[in-house]
Amino acid sequence: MRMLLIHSDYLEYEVKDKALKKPEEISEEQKRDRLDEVLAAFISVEKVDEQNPKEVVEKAVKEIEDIASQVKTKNIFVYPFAHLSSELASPDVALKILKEIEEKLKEKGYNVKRAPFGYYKAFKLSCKGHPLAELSRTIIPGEAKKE
Ligand SMILES: Nc1ncnc2c1ncn2[C@@H]1O[C@H](CO)[C@@H](NC(=O)[C@@H](N)CO)[C@H]1O
Repeated sequence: MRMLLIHSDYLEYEVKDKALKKPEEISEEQKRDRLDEVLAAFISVEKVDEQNPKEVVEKAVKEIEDIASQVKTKNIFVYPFAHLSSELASPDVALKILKEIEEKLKEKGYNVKRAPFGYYKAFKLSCKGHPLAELSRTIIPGEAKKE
């Protein structure tokens, strides 16, 4: 899994077209959304993550929590982003993992939004620009076999 984490004044998106034949079903209100004072987590779920989704979810949540506490925000935007890797997991596995990251963070008391999966989206982001505002993380399941 590859994550790009941007601490932002806000992130807002608007769904445009379908980017998959069968994107996630969304309600009218999910077609656009916004979160202020947010840690935006742009996430590419990778093929290797399919070997141990549970462990990847746990590691991703831990990394996000760690950075959120450093930048002092409880607002997290989980943003599906297929542009951080050339070895992407299947959409089904990716969506499942992203939903689990969202759920785990909510269980831990974070205010979490997740951008819709399988769409092209316009988005605006205002990076805060401090030394910890732009971070990336690579997460590999422990016993993953390097191909
Ligand atoms: N392995 C994966 N990890 C994360 N997201 C993934 C994915 N496979 C599919 N998606 C989602 O489907 C859209 C088309 O690839 C993706 N859309 C995007 O990445 C938008 N920024 C538009 O390009 C994304 O919603």
